Amino acid sequence: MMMMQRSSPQLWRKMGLKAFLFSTCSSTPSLSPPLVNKSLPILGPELPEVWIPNSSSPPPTNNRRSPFIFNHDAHEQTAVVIDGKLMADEIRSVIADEVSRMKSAIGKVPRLAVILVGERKDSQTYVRNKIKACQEVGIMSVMTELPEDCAESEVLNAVSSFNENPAVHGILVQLPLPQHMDEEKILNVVSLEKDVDGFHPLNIGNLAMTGREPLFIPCTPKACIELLLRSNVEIMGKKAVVIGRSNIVGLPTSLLLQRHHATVSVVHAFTKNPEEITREADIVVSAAGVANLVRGNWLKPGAIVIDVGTNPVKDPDSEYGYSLTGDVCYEEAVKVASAITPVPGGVGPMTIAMLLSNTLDSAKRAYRFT
Ligand SMILES: Nc1nc(=O)c2c([nH]1)NC[C@@H]1CN(c3ccc(C(=O)N[C@@H](CCC(=O)O)C(=O)O)cc3)C=[N+]21
Repeated sequence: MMMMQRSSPQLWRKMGLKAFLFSTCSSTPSLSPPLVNKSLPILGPELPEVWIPNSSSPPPTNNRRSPFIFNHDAHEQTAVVIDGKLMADEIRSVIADEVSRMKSAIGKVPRLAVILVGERKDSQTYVRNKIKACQEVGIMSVMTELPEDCAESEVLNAVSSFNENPAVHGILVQLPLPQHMDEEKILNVVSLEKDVDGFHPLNIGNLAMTGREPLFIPCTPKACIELLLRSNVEIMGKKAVVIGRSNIVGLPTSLLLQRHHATVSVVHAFTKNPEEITREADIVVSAAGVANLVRGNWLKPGAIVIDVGTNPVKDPDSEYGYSLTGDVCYEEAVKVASAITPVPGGVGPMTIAMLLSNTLDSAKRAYRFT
């Protein structure tokens, strides 16, 4: 270990090469039959991402997130609570100033177009929150609502008309789309210059490649990094584990952490020992979409925890019969981690701030306003 730490990059590379030679020479697995069959694509089989938590004890039943409700064991808490709402408010106030500076200088304001298909209650709430957030900073918004059973071509037409409208700087197609629609086809049509969600394959590709700059970085991954940076967490050289590999969160978050020079492992539904791998991490970003998946014993003492999950769980005490819970078992994690984002009030509000920021950047780029 000591040798490794002191060695020069050249020596390190040589050692790497040696290790590679050993690994190829010491074991000679027989590769039969050869993998030439087209039905076994080299990209791997597509399998449903189903998480099976294998924890021995059930998580605490009280899912309340607020640290204030846990006064009785507050002395056991080691973690600083990262206040995403407060940090997002600070960013939103800077955005509001920028929007008004733009308005008085060139008489233009940014505009976000939102396309909502279907009547999902959660999607309606998210979209309403995004539009309200736009209003509060002076960003204009326009929304197209389409019924669940509309044709895919209607969604494509809505995207195209926003693509062609020069007064629109950002286009957001709320996900998930109804089952019968081809999400890939629809997202591919969103103009690269207006892709404020950062879901276009070219934006993701440029994010993945060293030395290239995507026009937009997806909002939730950007929010995770912003929360780390504003909490003065050093990312460079740290071990980070991302739990989940979705196109919209897990994958781009792992890419972005690598661009910040973290050593990144991705844990997913087929990982054999997720808790062991996660326990190695200095920084844990969980985006699995499974309530209370990450238990206290998954964490290294002092780890930084960013909880992306917003999972609805039954809660008879709450107004709508359910409340939002993260992927991380908060009550356990606050006793182990050194910092943690709450749900709600962590990544969610910051995600919306990043959407506003991307929309402002897009408008500035369109008008060459600096
Ligand atoms: N094209 C697209 N872009 C998205 O960015 C996108 C999407 N589709 N589909 C759904 C997910 C989910 N998402 C959230 C954003 C903010 C909160 C948020 O602000 N949550 C609040 C709580 C909100 C509440 O209490 O209802 C919080 O965590 O404090 C949550 C979730 C964006 N998504």
